[in-house]
Amino acid sequence: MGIARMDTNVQNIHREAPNILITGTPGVGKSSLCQRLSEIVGMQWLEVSRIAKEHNCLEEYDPVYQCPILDEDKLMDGLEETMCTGGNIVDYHSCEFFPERWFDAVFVLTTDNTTLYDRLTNRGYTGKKLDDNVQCEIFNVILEEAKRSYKEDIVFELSNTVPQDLEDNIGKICQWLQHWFQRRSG
Ligand SMILES: Nc1ncnc2c1ncn2[C@@H]1O[C@H](COP(=O)(O)OP(=O)(O)OP(=O)(O)O)[C@@H](O)[C@H]1O
Repeated sequence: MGIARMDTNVQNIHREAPNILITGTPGVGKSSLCQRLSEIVGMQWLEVSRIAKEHNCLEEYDPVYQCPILDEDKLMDGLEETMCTGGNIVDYHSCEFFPERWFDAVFVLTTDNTTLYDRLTNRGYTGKKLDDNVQCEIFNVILEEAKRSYKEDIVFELSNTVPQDLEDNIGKICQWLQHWFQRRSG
């Protein structure tokens, strides 16, 4: 993705700073990127899985997918004010249930399938959980979900397989942020 194609949507100029969503299959590198990015640009990193756990936004455990089910309405209500203010980097492995108006850009991280398999195996994933996540990546499930849920011109795919990709992707997002602030100030 070239920066020339990274159109900057500045519809939500009432915000002091944009909100961006970093999404993708588990293991593609969202947390690694968000942590570095938030340190560099000073925006708030909202790790949705951790916030949901800390604020009791989890319902019963799904035995098939071996993960808790999110109470989406409770989570959305709790985040609404923060999101209206802006300046947030939201990190989650799904994207369709967030209000569309929350985000100025949606970055979907993608990874080479073999690399993802190795990363998830190293994490201890096995069986159905491992297979489902790798298939999710093979079939571009999150990228398609993002394109269905948000205007296509705010959805950007960022390939994230090797360490240099992480640096490059942070650079691309920083450029996008710079454009947003430039266009907001007119
Ligand atoms: N660009 C990269 N090059 C090499 N390794 C990477 C890169 N990005 C992340 N990793 C490694 O991949 C693994 C998974 O990364 P990370 O935990 O950030 O993924 P995640 O998408 O946040 O996963 P989850 O959704 O489960 O929280 C980590 O071991 C991390 O160090």
